[in-house]
Amino acid sequence: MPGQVPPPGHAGHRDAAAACRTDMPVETTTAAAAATTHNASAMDLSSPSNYRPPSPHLSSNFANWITASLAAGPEGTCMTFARLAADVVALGLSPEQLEAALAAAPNQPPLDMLYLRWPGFTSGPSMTATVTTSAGRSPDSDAMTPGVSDPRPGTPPPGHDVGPSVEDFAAERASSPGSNYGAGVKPLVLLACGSFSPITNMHLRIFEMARDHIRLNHPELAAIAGIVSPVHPAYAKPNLLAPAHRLRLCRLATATSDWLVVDDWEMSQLEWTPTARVLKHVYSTVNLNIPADSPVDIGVMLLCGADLIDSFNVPGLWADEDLDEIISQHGVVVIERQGTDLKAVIAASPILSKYKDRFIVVPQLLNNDVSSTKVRELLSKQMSIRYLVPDSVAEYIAEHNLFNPAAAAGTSPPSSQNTSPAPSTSPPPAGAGLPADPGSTG
Ligand SMILES: Nc1ncnc2c1ncn2[C@@H]1O[C@H](COP(=O)(O)OP(=O)(O)OP(=O)(O)O)[C@@H](O)[C@H]1O
Ligand SMILES: NC(=O)c1ccc[n+]([C@@H]2O[C@H](COP(=O)(O)O)[C@@H](O)[C@H]2O)c1
Repeated sequence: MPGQVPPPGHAGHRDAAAACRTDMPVETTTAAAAATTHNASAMDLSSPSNYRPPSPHLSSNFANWITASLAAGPEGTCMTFARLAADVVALGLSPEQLEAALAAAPNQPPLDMLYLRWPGFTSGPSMTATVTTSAGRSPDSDAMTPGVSDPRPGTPPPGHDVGPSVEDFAAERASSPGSNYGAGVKPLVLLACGSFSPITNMHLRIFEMARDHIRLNHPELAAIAGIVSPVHPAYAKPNLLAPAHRLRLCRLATATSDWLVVDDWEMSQLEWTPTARVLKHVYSTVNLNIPADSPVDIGVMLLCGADLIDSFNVPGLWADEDLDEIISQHGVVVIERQGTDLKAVIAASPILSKYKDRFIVVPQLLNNDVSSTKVRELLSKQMSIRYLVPDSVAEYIAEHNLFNPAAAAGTSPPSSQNTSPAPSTSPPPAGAGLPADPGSTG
């Protein structure tokens, strides 16, 4: 819902959205005019994508805009590249123009941001805009429109890659001969939205638990794919790792799965996106490439832990119309979680009880309350997190010295932690699970 204020995260949250909205210079030349100057016609911007129109800040003053955004720090930088990718696509900027603009920026943009793939700017299945490097490490650089090269030589972040496209992934799974659904069975994608700071084995487990539960109890449904959607940095939960790291960790964690995929659309938007909107986006994305003769659409259900359902009852945190849409149109698969009496939570809410049949409740057969918080706690005490997260995740965290208070205090690289304070302008939540944080300044 455009303009909706990002909800704060849990205790101690702040409105980093304010930090992302830098006061960038406004242009007199409109983006539309600039688009006619450049080769914008090469792109089909009318296709059903989640493409955002180019910012009004861009054209001849492009360099100033980048300069202002970079000066805003890591969050501003993130926004810079989200907008940058959009503008590159929309205006058909030449690599030379982009290089000139970047060269004029006082700070060198962090390389990891250049490697992020921004599917939000995809303007069709074959129109994936990818900001990549001249080293060509991006597997889908062939699909890049237009060609954008990294102006600076350098070593890409270790092991960086981009994930499979969500639309292709879902379509492939929906049409593969091994799909375990037939007539009368609705294929389903499970979408987990969350911080994933960092992703843990339990985040992966909730997908497996949900799929088993559906297979054993809901023959009318077939979970064909699971999507991990890490939240935008403007969500501003404390200890929210920089987006490039969270994304990379999610990709590493899901790399060994044949049915899980990471969607960076939510993270790559210009601002925080309400979950109902993310569901809508994923629904249209996964149904984009399904075979024309497919008898049914692919459903998308929200997958979450019981604590998230608890937060549905926090006044002001979720818009009623969003809850209505999430529950009645999509449905929710909830994993029971220690500390939340799910039945009581549903009974206490008129809207939740109205649609109680739209919840699939998955019991935890063995209690496992591993959470990102607990992983961060162990890391802060320099204790092992092995077997709580995939080995690849533990290795990446160690390699980049993440969640290390000593590093955060001064020695970490500029983009490795979300540390910049921002004033809180969002309404403080009240109620169970989400302690109020009135007047927080971060
Ligand atoms: N142990 C768990 N049992 C059930 N659901 C879980 C568990 N851990 C995470 N989830 C669910 O995974 C989703 C994404 O998790 P998210 O990263 O937002 O939460 P988290 O791990 O609880 O993080 P934090 O500890 O930082 O609050 C949420 O719906 C959350 O409820
Ligand atoms: N109004 C909304 O759509 C709304 C409110 C609160 C949280 N959320 C989402 O729920 C998830 C919650 O994550 P955490 O459990 O880490 O706080 C995030 O993806 C966040 O965007 C959405």
